Amino acid sequence: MDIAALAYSVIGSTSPAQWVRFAEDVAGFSAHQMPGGIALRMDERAGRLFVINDTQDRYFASGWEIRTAAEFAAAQDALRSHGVTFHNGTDEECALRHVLDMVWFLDPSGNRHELAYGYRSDFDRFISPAGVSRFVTDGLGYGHMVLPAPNFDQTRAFMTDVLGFGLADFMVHRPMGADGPEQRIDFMHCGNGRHHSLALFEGEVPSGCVHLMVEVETLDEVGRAYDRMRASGTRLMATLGKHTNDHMTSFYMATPGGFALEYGFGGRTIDWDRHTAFESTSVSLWGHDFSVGFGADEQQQMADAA
Ligand SMILES: Cc1ccc(O)c(O)c1CC[C@@H]1C(=O)CC[C@]2(C)C(=O)CC[C@@H]12
Ligand SMILES: [Fe+2]
Repeated sequence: MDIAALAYSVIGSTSPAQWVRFAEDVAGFSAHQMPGGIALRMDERAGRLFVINDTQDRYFASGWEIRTAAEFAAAQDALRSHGVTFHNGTDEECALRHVLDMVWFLDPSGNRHELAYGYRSDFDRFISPAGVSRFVTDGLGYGHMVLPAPNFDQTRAFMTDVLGFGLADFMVHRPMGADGPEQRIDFMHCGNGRHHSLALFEGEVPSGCVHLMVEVETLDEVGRAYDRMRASGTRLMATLGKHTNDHMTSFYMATPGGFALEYGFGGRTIDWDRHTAFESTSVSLWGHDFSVGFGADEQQQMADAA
């Protein structure tokens, strides 16, 4: 299956106004009321995050970009041949996402994935209400997300064998120390140079997502977002640091969705024909103290769930 990029995510919210405030005042996304929900823009596309009314605050779906009608048809054939039950997006769902067509299904851990073909945009220039110069989206998708995968082995097989993702590298995380339980994390790429568009985390996550990541152009833009986080009273979830695997320099903050937003710059892009998968035994070259946000309670919960 030819998945080009992470096109969008859909977020369920009990209070969409909180997302508008977070988007405009902190993250720097522009917010647009649409029939059926709110579109948050990061670039010329009509939306990269779509917030819908829901009975709980949670991550709802990941929208994967299919480039052509022929590849969209082939993708559905692949789902059928693997015996995956899938559904057609309704006209309302397609309208909110500004896509021409969409099908959706669940992975073996219950995460909802959408395959979207074609996008509709008026190419209005993106103007960040917080003055962000640019989000790095061109040709790479909008960023990445980390999804819960309690059924880890089945879910990683589904992502690679059915959806065609490749493994960039992986970690065996031990939240309680060297003798504690293990949680595997797989970092997976699709058809672009972004190091990972999706990571699978071996454990349950009540909100349906560990974090989303968006990328800006410069360290200054990361620092300015950090200042806006502080000014708005938004909670820091992990300190500034630089990851070993994707070289992203980033910090993590809480969102109204019950998951974190990683805000970074400087991620490397990879030529997959020249990449060798590896196991990483450290999270970061420096920084990224997750204990400030993913504190002892959360770590214990995650360990219990694993
Ligand atoms: C390790 C890593 C590499 C690249 C990334 O973009 C990235 O987000 C991570 C961290 C993944 C992961 C997390 O998001 C939640 C808290 C976790 C489980 C940790 O406590 C260590 C790894 C962290
Ligand atoms: Fe990340």
